[in-house]
Amino acid sequence: MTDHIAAAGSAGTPKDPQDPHDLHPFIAGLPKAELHVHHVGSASPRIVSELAARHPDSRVPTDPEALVDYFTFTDFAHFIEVYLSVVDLIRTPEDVRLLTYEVARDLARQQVRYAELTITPFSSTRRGIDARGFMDAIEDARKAAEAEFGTVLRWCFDIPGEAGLESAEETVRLATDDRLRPEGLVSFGLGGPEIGVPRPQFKPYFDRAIAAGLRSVPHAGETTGPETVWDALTHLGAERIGHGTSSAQDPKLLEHLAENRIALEVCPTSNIATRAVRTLDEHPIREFVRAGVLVTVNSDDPPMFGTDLNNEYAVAARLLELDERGLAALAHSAVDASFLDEPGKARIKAEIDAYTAAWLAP
Ligand SMILES: Nc1ncnc2c1ncn2[C@@H]1O[C@H](CCC(=O)c2cccc(C(=O)O)c2)[C@@H](O)[C@H]1O
Ligand SMILES: [Zn+2]
Repeated sequence: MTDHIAAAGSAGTPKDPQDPHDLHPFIAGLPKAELHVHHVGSASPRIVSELAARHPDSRVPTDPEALVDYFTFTDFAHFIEVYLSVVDLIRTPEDVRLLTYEVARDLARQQVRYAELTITPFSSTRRGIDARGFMDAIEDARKAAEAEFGTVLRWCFDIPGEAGLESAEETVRLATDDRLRPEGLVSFGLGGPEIGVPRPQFKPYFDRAIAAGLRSVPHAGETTGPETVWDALTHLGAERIGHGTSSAQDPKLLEHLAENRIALEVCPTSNIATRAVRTLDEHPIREFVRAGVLVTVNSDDPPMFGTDLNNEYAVAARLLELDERGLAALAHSAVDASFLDEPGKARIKAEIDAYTAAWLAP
């Protein structure tokens, strides 16, 4: 077993069903919102191996068992290299539609009622997928998923920063062109490596996206220091921060995040798998909560990191010593920090409360 799966498993292995403190069954049924999960990074081993078999020129293993080793990363750069080999498997609008629909099914199985899925359209259009076909594929899957599973999907289009300003231009074009912009698009992001990719250069692109009504949610402070988080706030108008892990090193920043209700999209197992943080016990999530920051828990690239959202809630319960009410509060935080409208937020929060009350009733 790999290190990161062992780490996730320590909080995620099924417990004795008689154990009254086993929170897994409660978490499994808890209605949830997922705010930080990547489209391609959510491809299940079954989908990845199916696509790899379709494209034998790829070096991605076709055997789901072999994927566990393939998805073991030496560092963040290695993770991105492997990630891009999976991106290479998605070649047609039908691949995009299938992936999106299956991701929604996996979310629905975990009682995820609402998810903001980070999509990198530039990676697909530069590989030759027609932009119109791409948008139709994600929208078809979104509508089918909502009708069949009741899970509401929304999109965050992100710039793959390391691919340069050309990728920023293309992403903002796809996000703001009235003929292409999909109905489900709510936000604009920035992902990939941070080292050597300063955030301020993306300001003009974020300005255009924000002017077109999109919300700003860049990754920052995942693999570099708190100054990157400041840059994301100052230059990119960030309303939430993807990861923000290194914010813990700067008390003034923590104070700023708390005061301004800028939520952190914390992805604990991801940070171990990419070796951004050494161990779960060293994860700064406790410092964030202690400082009053609005913390949401998310899965990032779940199959690649041997996790899922339910496991991330179990990890958070262990690190933050949460009981059922604490977990319900965590689920509320994700809804509060989401870009759902107020009636939508109220509906999911009422569902969380009803579920928790029924679970705890004598
Ligand atoms: N934990 C994460 N932290 C950050 N990002 C994460 C994480 N997980 C997944 N991503 C995704 O990785 C993509 C990276 C893609 C990228 O760098 C790149 C560079 C050069 C060319 C191309 C190309 O497509 O040709 C792509 C990001 O856009 C983001 O959506
Ligand atoms: Zn991410």
